[in-house]
Amino acid sequence: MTAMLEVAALGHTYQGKDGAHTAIDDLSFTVGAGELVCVVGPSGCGKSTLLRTISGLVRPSRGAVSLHGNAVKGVPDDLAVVFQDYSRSLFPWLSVQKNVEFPLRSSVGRAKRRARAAEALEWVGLAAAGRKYPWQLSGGMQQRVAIARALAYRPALLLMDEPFASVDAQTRFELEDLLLKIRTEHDTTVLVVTHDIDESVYLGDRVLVLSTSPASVVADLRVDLPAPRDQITTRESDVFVGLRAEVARLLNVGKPSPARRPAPGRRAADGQAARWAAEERAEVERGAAQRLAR
Ligand SMILES: Nc1ncnc2c1ncn2[C@@H]1O[C@H](COP(=O)(O)OP(=O)(O)OP(=O)(O)O)[C@@H](O)[C@H]1O
Repeated sequence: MTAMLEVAALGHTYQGKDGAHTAIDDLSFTVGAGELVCVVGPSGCGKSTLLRTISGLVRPSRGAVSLHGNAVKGVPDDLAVVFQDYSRSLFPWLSVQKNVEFPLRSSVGRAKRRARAAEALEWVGLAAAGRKYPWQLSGGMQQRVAIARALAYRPALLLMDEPFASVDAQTRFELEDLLLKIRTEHDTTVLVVTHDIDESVYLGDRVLVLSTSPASVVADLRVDLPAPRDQITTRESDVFVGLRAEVARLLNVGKPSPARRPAPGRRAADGQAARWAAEERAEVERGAAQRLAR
């Protein structure tokens, strides 16, 4: 699979009044074209910093990000972001249709812009809501508008930062299924940051588990769940339950004990596997040194 996104040995250190703070360190992974990859990690570990560097908003201190082979040096033209807080990302004084058209205003002519926005609203089930204003819609509908706006842009990569965290559980399930449907129908490449372990397994082709700050990749788990996924049967399946437990364990302890290592078929990130091996060797050597000293 061609790498759409490549994050290589990425590191970022914020310089503040109280000194330097390294938010991410030696973080590497790739996302293939058409893949949906979820990122989970402990609170404050550096997930937003990662998204900011990928979207070109923050220039990383170390390492590199490239989007279909081109180094990201500013905000790439073919990237769209959906944030958690739809109420702040939509303009209340613009109609739903105009909100969706907004990012296209300088790059796409008027007629085409209208057509693309109408089409994107149809994809998210809001074909009839174009003339309404965001404040006339429910939270879930507003987030659908935010997704339509991102899709109308036809991004090569869609970044989503906790996209469904502000809606109720029922709506969350509906939006998760909407995202799966969109990515299947339009072959979209998606990177989703989420705090919800179940959601990461339900949505992802892969789940990247990050360590505590500074964030690096602890494990890169492949999700071998059949499509189409279903909110009841998929979540009941043994594979789902096993993966959910694996992600939870990885998040709780930061690194898995040997017994908790990813099962065959799932792999830890390359750098992390090397680090575990080095740690194990050091432990063995320490034990041997202690025995000799006795
Ligand atoms: N502009 C900044 N200046 C200095 N430190 C920052 C800045 N932005 C983030 N940090 C620090 O970097 C670390 C990672 O922050 P970040 O927001 O990337 O984490 P996160 O995983 O997205 O957090 P959460 O899970 O709470 O959303 C935190 O310790 C945070 O305080």
